[in-house]
Amino acid sequence: MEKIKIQYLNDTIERLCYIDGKSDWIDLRAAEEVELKAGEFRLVHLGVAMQLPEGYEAHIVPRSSTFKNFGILQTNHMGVIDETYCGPGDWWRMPVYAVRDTVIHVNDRICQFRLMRHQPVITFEECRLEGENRGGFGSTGVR
Ligand SMILES: O=c1ccn([C@H]2C[C@H](O)[C@@H](COP(=O)(O)OP(=O)(O)OP(=O)(O)O)O2)c(=O)[nH]1
Repeated sequence: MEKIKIQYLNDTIERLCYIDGKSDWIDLRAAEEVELKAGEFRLVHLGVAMQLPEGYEAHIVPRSSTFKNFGILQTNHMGVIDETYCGPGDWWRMPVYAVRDTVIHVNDRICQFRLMRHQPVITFEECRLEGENRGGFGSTGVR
């Protein structure tokens, strides 16, 4: 088990809940009412700041229902929260783009996160590659 130190923006934000069994991703909620017109961008406050356990980062993605419910796209596609993003003012935010007029209310669950271990320390060794080309971008066809 790992412990995450967490700070909430205020008492209104519902506390995060780890639900074992169904999905270990943890839902995150909007901490402010946000009204967006089609084509507008906003960094939506998620109401939490955390000190992640040593050796971890967090990844944020939308819930699968987020686009259907709110008409918003996460503009960075996947948010990466560094272990060093841990100060009292390091609030988590979700960058969103609205494709239609929409309203997000306080405590609406708009995205989810999980912890990921850091990758190993790596170095780059410059060379000429000698393996076989695999090919990509649909090289195996569509059927
Ligand atoms: O969806 C996100 C992505 C990032 N962050 C915070 C945590 C992260 O540690 C910090 C910086 O993110 P990143 O390194 O991806 O952004 P950058 O554009 O490279 O900014 P910086 O120059 O601050 O590193 O912003 C969020 O709150 N939400």
